[in-house]
Amino acid sequence: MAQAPMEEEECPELIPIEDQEVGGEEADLSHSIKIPVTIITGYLGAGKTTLLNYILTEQHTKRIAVILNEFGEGSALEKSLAISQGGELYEEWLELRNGCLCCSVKDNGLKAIENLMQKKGKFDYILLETTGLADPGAVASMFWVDAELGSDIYLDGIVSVVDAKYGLQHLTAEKSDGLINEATRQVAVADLIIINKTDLISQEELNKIRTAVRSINGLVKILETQRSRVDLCEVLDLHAFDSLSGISLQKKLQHAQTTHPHLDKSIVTVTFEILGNTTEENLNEFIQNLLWERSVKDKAGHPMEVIRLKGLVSIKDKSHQVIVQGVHELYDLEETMVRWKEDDERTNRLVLIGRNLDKDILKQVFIATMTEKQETS
Ligand SMILES: Nc1nc2c(ncn2[C@@H]2O[C@H](COP(=O)(O)OP(=O)(O)OP(=O)(O)O)[C@@H](O)[C@H]2O)c(=O)[nH]1
Ligand SMILES: [Zn+2]
Repeated sequence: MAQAPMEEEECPELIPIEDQEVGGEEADLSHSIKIPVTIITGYLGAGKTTLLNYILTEQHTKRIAVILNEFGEGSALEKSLAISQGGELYEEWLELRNGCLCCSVKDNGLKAIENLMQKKGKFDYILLETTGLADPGAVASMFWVDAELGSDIYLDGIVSVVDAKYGLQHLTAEKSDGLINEATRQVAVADLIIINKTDLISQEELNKIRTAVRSINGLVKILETQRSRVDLCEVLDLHAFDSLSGISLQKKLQHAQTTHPHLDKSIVTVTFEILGNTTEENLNEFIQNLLWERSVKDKAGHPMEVIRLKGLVSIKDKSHQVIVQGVHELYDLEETMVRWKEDDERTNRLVLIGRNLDKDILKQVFIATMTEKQETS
């Protein structure tokens, strides 16, 4: 159901899904048989592999497949795929056409995973580590779109590991092209942040890195760890991208705060609420202007750049709340199980994470699009 703009340059296989319908039983039904994939991202050396190894050796009842990102020695064209079940661990190798996870998981890795599932029986969960310099949004989009194309896999969430000691340095690094640096993107797009290696820093330093992370992503849950030791249930089954997250998202959005620029590159979270109903058509227009056309600009005339978008909106004639999800240029609308109680409480609550975001302008534009075609119809 995720929608992609027509002209996608880097991943040409991304196909816009036409005729998308909001919600429906079909989606819920297919969930029971699909396998969740969690993307583990984080800057070089932050503790991603440590996290995966920890998860693999932890006691659990799930049969977890892990795709590690170990380019170290040997060929970059092979990837280790470890599967663990009840402490037993075996390894497979994925052949990658060009060593690039973004391009090859799509047409190769994903198939390899599915072949493997046929061979060894299904596993219950997939964890995928991206390279430290990856833009997890690109990898996420791929799984997201693919899930709609009949895959057995769905995107559960994006977990970013932040290096407690060097995280600030990574977040403030300037890119020569003026683009948002990878570490910041990884934090912006995350559904869960793990600040790892807390043993290496003081309480004061921990406060600083926490504040920096929070200033970028005002919505994300933050855990603090040593050796990436986390409670498994905090990492797995986040349902960050599906309608099941509707209920928890409602609470989250209420607490989400508009943040203020903290680091130089000033990626912030903006949250706003507009009362009333919108239509699917108007909502699509608002989002597409923002994500695809980039025609929504801040006061200085810079186009707003949205990395992550989440929201719960009220669509006219729909009895239930509709969840909006966006990663980069992809977005998706899905009806949740949460019913609007009374018409007078109908509201649209949106959270955007990105650059050059201006809350007042966003509100104005939303209201303008919202009322545009409703009045004449
Ligand atoms: N002191 C300390 N070291 C840690 C901690 N967690 C991981 N390390 C060490 O940090 C190094 C990097 O950890 P990895 O798990 O390989 O990090 P990664 O994110 O997978 O690294 P890349 O795949 O190279 O990007 C290893 O030597 C780990 O043993 C921690 O909490 N404290
Ligand atoms: Zn690693």
